[in-house]
Parts: sequence; structure tokens; C-alpha cells
Amino acid sequence: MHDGSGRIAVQDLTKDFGPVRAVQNLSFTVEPGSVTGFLGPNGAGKTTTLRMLLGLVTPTSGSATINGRPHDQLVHPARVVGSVLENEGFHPKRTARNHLLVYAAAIGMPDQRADEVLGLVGLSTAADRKAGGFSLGMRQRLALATALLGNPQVLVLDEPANGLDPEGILWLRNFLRSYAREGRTVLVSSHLLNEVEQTIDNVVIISQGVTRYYGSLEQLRKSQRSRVLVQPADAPALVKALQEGGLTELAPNPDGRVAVSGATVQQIGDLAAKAGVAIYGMQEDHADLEKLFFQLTQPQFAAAPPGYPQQGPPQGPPPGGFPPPPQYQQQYQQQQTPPPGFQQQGPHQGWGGQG
Ligand SMILES: Nc1ncnc2c1ncn2[C@@H]1O[C@H](COP(=O)(O)OP(=O)(O)OP(=O)(O)O)[C@@H](O)[C@H]1O
Repeated sequence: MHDGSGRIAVQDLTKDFGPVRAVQNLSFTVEPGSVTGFLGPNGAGKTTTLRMLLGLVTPTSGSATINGRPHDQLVHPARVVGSVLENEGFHPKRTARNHLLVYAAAIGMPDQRADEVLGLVGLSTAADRKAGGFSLGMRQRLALATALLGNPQVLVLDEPANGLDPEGILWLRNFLRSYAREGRTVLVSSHLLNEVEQTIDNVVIISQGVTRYYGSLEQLRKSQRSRVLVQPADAPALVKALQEGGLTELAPNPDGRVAVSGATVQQIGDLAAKAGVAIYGMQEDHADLEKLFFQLTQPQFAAAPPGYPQQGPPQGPPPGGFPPPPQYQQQYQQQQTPPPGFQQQGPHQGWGGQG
């Protein structure tokens, strides 16, 4: 028997298409009662993962389960999980209602369910129109209606906002949020964080087939750390003064300024003044979520051909954890082994130890 939890569990999932590794040791869970975004750039492995979850692609290794079972072992799969994948086709001459009646019969649902789901997706007035004449947005709604036929506990949608106008996106957002509020599980893929940011509670971010982050969006937001970029007359002297004042999250900015995290403009100004270091300017720099997303997925754009991750799996974001975004990694390393970073790196040599 399945466990009835509504939980999606992906464990060490890997998929190779010949020499192309589309998904690599992916692990995450999706809990009921919330909307989870499954995010990554084009080619990151989202569709392949969802297809494995839905039993349409066989994993090379690892597992993807719903209610503790692989899709092909679910007793009434359409009542457990409804899905909308990309490029779903409809018979163009069939009306929306007839399309739904065919599918309802196939999964053993009564005819009246067709009208119910048309109502749920706001297509009641188009029930007798042929799907061939539908706009992209209407086709998306019809696909969603089809997924809802079995009144499923879990909803899996691949890029559902594609082709929707702003009004459609707003409608979808409200729909998915209320569906999740009923205690159901909603997993939505997208390659654009800002498209789903207001819809999702949790997020799984992948790139090159590996997990870069998984946890709550709130936690990801909190990790956006603001920095102060300081333009001093004498950078090594400033770094020394700040370190002596207890500020350790310092990094050289590529433009020659000193990036300081975990401190206010006033704290920095006071320490600099005390040490007699002239400051020519300070600027607060707030990393936005989109930037963070880009940084987390950036390796996707490295030299490796798609599907050939050059870097191994991420240093495992544990549930809720993630590697610090690149601009912070350097300074984190510096904190662990103080000053050398400043001494060793390119144009900023000599900052730390000598100033
Ligand atoms: N059937 C297949 N045969 C060979 N390679 C494939 C196949 N399906 C996917 N791939 C490759 O696997 C990688 C991941 O593709 P996938 O479609 O899962 O990514 P995605 O994140 O869904 O991207 P998109 O947002 O563009 O749909 C890509 O390099 C893709 O070319």
C-alpha cells in the first residue's frame, strides 16, 4: 500500500541519455500543504526529473516516489497525481467537454467530473468549443482541467505559466495556492524564478542536473545578504582597521572597492575614522533573489556542453541548506583561513597581512 502522505521523494536520482547525464544524484522531498517551485535554467534536467516521477522515463539509478511508491506501483495513479507536461496535445476537432469525457472514462471518473473541472479552471463557457480553436492560455487551462479529473492529491506542472498572460498567471497563482491550502502537494517547474516567486513556498533549484538549493523560499530570501561597498584611500589600512574592529566578512570587489558584509555604513565609517583612513564613498548593495538564483545556477553557462557537468555534484545542499552564493564563497573561505585570501588574490595582493 502507498503511504497516503502526498509526499514526493526524489532520492539519488540519476538519468543518462547515452553519454548525456541529464540528472545527477538529485535528492529532495516535496511536502503536502505547500507549493514547491522546481527551478533551473533551460536544459537543467527539470522535465527529465518530472518524467521520471511520473513513470514516463526510467531512471538510470535512484528513485522518485509519490506516497512512497514509484508511479507504476500506484493503485489509482490518476487519483494520486495529476500532471501537465509541456506540449500536451488535444484532438483539435474535439470540444473541451468531450476531451474531458474521454479522459474521465479512461480513469473511471463519472461524466459530471468533466463539467466540474471545467468550472475549476474557468472554462465552463468554452465547454462546447473545439480545442483546436483555443488560445495557448485556454489550452493550458484545459490541460490543467485534465490533470484535475481524478481529484488528485498531488499536482505536478511543467512550466505551467508558459503562454499565459498576466491575468492568467495571477489566476493560476491563486488556484495553485488554494489547492495547496487544502493540504495537497503542488510541484511547479519553471526556468524563471520571478515567474513563480509569488506562488511558491518552497524551492528546489537545480542546474546541470544537480541540486543547488532546496528549502524554503523564505530562507533563501533571508540569505540575501546586503553588503556595503567601500571606496577607501588605502584599502589594506581599511581592511586592517575593520578586522581589528571585529568585522571579518571582507572581500575585495573586482572594481577595487572593499565589500563588507554584516556591518552597517555607520560601523564601517566609525572604524575607518578611528583608524584615520579616508573614505571616498560607501554604497549599500542589496542582492536580489533573481541575482541569487542566477548565481546558484550559473555553472550551467560554463564551458561544459549541456548534460556534461564538469563539476561534481554540489557539496550536497542538505535539506534546507545550500552553498553560499559565489560572491560570498570567497569571503567565507577567507573567514575560515583569515587574511590569506587577500594576500593571494590578484590585484588585491597585500591587503590583509600588511596593511
Ligand atoms: N530523450 C533525450 N535524449 C537525449 N538527451 C535528452 C533527452 N531528454 C533530455 N535530454 C537532455 O537532458 C538534459 C536535460 O533536459 P531537460 O529537458 O530535462 O531539461 P529542462 O530543465 O526541462 O529544460 P527546459 O526548461 O529547456 O525544458 C538536456 O541536456 C537535454 O538535451
